[in-house]
Amino acid sequence: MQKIIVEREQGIVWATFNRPERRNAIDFDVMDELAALLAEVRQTREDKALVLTGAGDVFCSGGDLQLFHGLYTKEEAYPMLKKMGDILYELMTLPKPTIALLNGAAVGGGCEIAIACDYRFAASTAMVGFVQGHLAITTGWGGAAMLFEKLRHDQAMTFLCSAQRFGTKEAEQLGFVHEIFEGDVKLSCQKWIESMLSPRVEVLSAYKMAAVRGWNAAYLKERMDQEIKECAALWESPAHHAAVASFLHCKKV
Ligand SMILES: CC[C@H](C(=O)O)C(=O)SCCNC(=O)CCNC(=O)[C@H](O)C(C)(C)COP(=O)(O)OP(=O)(O)OC[C@H]1O[C@@H](n2cnc3c(N)ncnc32)[C@H](O)[C@@H]1OP(=O)(O)O
Repeated sequence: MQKIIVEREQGIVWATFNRPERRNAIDFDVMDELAALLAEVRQTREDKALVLTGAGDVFCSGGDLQLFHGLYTKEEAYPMLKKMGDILYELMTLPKPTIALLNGAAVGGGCEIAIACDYRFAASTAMVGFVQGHLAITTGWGGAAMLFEKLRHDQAMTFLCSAQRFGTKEAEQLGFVHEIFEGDVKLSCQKWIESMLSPRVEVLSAYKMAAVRGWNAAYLKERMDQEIKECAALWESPAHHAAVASFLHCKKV
């Protein structure tokens, strides 16, 4: 069963995280499907832009805590964190425009997926939270390095160090959300794409590569890798495991 639904319409690739029962949490299958999709879009000339969104009323709740809760040491956690961190680097540097269409909450690693995209459009009911700090870890997929590349320093620090959940208006004021849509967010996104991404794919790709060259010159990949190692070290702390257990326990009672 596909955990990411992929549809193509007039050169736009619509990819929907499809695990609503787990609030679109990311497991290894989703990682593999996302990696394969990025490779396909990169090499398919007809694919002009990529939109990521979620099934149900959540964009993505980050890593699958019910699955990754079983990873205890930094040696056990690091391969998972690195796998997704490498995938998000591929998303960040995809030579085509990318949009995170936040149909609902983007939490933890869900925010890291969103910041890897060029644009973030949100339903008015959505919410954004780099909540990793409340789990006694830092972003584990390179999200902080990407956030510091795209937001003003104080805005990025507010998201990361507060670990708070922000409504779309606040997230817009903090520079994370670019458009807020009411009603049918897919239709609003389609209209935006028609008006704002009209040039040929070769032109759009050339402009995106201008940004990618800047990120490479700033050693973005190396910074993401260091961030992932630091998260893995924090991962094995008792405080982290207690925080995750608390989340999972409160869901069972
Ligand atoms: C791996 C590291 C990674 C990183 O930072 O690099 C991370 O992302 S760490 C994970 C950070 N994510 C979270 O802490 C988010 C936890 N989830 C929530 O805050 C809420 O579920 C929310 C706001 C996304 C949606 O709230 P809502 O009330 O609509 O749903 P429920 O909380 O009742 O959850 C329903 C159902 O889904 C399961 N669920 C939700 N999130 C996750 C998750 N991240 N992993 C696994 N399962 C998740 C939840 O347990 C419920 O399951 P059920 O069996 O129905 O009790």
